[in-house]
Amino acid sequence: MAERSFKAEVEQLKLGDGEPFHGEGILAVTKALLQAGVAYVGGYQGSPISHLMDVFSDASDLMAGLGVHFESSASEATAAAMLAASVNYPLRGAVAWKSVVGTNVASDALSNVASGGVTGGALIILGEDYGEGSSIMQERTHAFAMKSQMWLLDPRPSLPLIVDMVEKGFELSEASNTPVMLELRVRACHVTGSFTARDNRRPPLTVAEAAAAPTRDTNRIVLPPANFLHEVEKIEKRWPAGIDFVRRHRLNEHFGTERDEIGIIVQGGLFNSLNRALELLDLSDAFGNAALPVYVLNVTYPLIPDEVQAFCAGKRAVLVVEEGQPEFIEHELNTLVRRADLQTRIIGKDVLPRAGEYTAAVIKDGIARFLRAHAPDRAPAEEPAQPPALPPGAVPQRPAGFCTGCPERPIFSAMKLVQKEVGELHVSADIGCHLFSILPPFHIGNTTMGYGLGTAGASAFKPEGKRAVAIMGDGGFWHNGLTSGIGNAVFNQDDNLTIIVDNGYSAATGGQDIPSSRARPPHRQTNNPIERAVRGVGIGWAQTRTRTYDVAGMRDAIRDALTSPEKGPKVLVAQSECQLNRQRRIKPQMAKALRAGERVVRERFGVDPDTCTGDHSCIRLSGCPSLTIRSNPDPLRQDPIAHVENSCVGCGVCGEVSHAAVLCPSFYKARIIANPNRRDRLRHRLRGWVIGALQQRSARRLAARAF
Ligand SMILES: O=C(O)C(=O)Cc1c[nH]c2ccccc12
Repeated sequence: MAERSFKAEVEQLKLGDGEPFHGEGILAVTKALLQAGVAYVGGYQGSPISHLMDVFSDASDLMAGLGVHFESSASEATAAAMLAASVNYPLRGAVAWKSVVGTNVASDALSNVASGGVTGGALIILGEDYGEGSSIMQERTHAFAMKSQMWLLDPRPSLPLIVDMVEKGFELSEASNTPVMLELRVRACHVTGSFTARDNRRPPLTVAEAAAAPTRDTNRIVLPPANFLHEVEKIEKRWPAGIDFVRRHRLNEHFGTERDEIGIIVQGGLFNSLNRALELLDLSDAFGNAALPVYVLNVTYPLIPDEVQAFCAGKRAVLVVEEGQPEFIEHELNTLVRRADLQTRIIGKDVLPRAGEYTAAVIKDGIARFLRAHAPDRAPAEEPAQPPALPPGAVPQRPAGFCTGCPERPIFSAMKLVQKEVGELHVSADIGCHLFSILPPFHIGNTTMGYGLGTAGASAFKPEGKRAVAIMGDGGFWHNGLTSGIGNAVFNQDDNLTIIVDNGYSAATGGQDIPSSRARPPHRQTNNPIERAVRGVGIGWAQTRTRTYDVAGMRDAIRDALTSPEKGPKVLVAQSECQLNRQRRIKPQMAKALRAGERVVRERFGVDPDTCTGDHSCIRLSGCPSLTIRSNPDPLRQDPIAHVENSCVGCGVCGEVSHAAVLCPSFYKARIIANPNRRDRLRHRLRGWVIGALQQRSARRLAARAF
């Protein structure tokens, strides 16, 4: 079950010639693929491309009807390898993933497909996860485009242009026998707009038809001597063909005035932010009518020497707005103006930050600096630095952490308890929500080396008299961890413990199904138990615990694994459903039951204010966002007490932790019953009566002792 359903939106993908399409960037991309006669689609989810995968998935019946093959790939490497279908056959194919991490994973297949080249258009749609909202290392996909010679499109975030670039991307790929990457920043994925639809096109040749009549050309396979010839072909044929296509079809755009002594060159994807910055400087309007020439690189690799020369000629200085580092485009522009013997100064990172996201505010400052140095008469007046809206100290510090009711939290609470007994553990962390264990309140996890690589990251660690622990998510396990982690540990006779966090989904990427998911989606084979898979590659000590919320049980299982005399790698599968997905799943069911007048029971936890001493060890051992503090009702005590606020989903970990750690008796569980039946009402009345009587007695005793 994915984070968002696009079942309603995908209806628009059926629109025909001339009809207006309104919606988000990711839907526009999908519509463009269908209009372009794509024959196969694949990919692996990850922000900001997760929702594109969800759109594909929700549109899979429509795709099947058009003869388009779709699959959710096991990893980005799998998705990239699918492009093999475009090597020998005139089949258009598109795959999607999150860059730069996904591109790293895919790079083996990408190098191969880029070397041999393609016959059918091969489009790789990349979610560029760069900037303040990102959770990954800040690297640029541009480097991959350069090293493997694949073209890189970075379209201006406007729906008609994005749709056109998808179609042109296929044509460019076919004209130059080169895979084409289409980079979408998060804003482009979700920008809304309209465009005029065209009819969907059935692929002229389907993957099934192509596979029924196989052909092969050994010159397209990376094997000597063909691989050396690919290098020649890349330089002599594909490069000039690519440049020629981009130039003839005017994929790059010009905005603003025609002639000037200064100008701006910008990555297409940053155009909207640039234009907003210009607007704030009174140098443009909302429609991009800039007061100076702007050259928009919808194709950021390769650059087109003639176009660059024509734009720079007669200009004293040109500002290049290029996000990230190294500044590949700036380097290349300098080379191009030098080769053309132009005296134009290329100004980039000297006035813009070397790294970090280029928001409109950042670009605005950069333009102001550029103008002050190179066109002072047009520069804005110096503004005094604005103090921050709030002093930093006024903003409460709150590290990212597990969701309310997350089933992963008790695993780490249990690990903390085990550490009290066996000492500090070396913990190799993995990509996924469980990575939050590194932050307060858990402080568990020493390194993270990549998706599904938790166990591999621990393989060199053989602590004396102890065992190292690796964490692996179920998503990472199926992505590659089964072989790179578990298989490797068996083969190398490791003695470590891997805790596999099996929450039923690829939770961190938005709740997509994976091979061990418990859901039964119509087009996938799920319910493949992780324990069976690890036993299949030779694990002897494997256990599955089916309720992570049982903190004492988790603690005992982890302790057993760490102290068992048995040699060899150990695997503990810690199972409980991702709470976000669980809530998404059960909330509509509960709402439906409530509407039908049925009895619905909800569990909530609370803290008895009279018992709580205010030591907050519950908060320190769990960190649940629903646990907060409130002032102590006891006039003789100063410390604020713990309090469970309304987001509580009743997972019970706070209470479990308190008991397992022998902390605190102040937690209570409440059952909130909607549409109670007669027994519920009777019980309620009886309880009210007993409690009322006891309270009255206690009130009387207090009154008797009152001053
Ligand atoms: O969705 C995210 O934020 C991720 O980082 C997940 C992800 C998807 N593919 C990957 C490949 C390597 C590392 C992380 C991911």
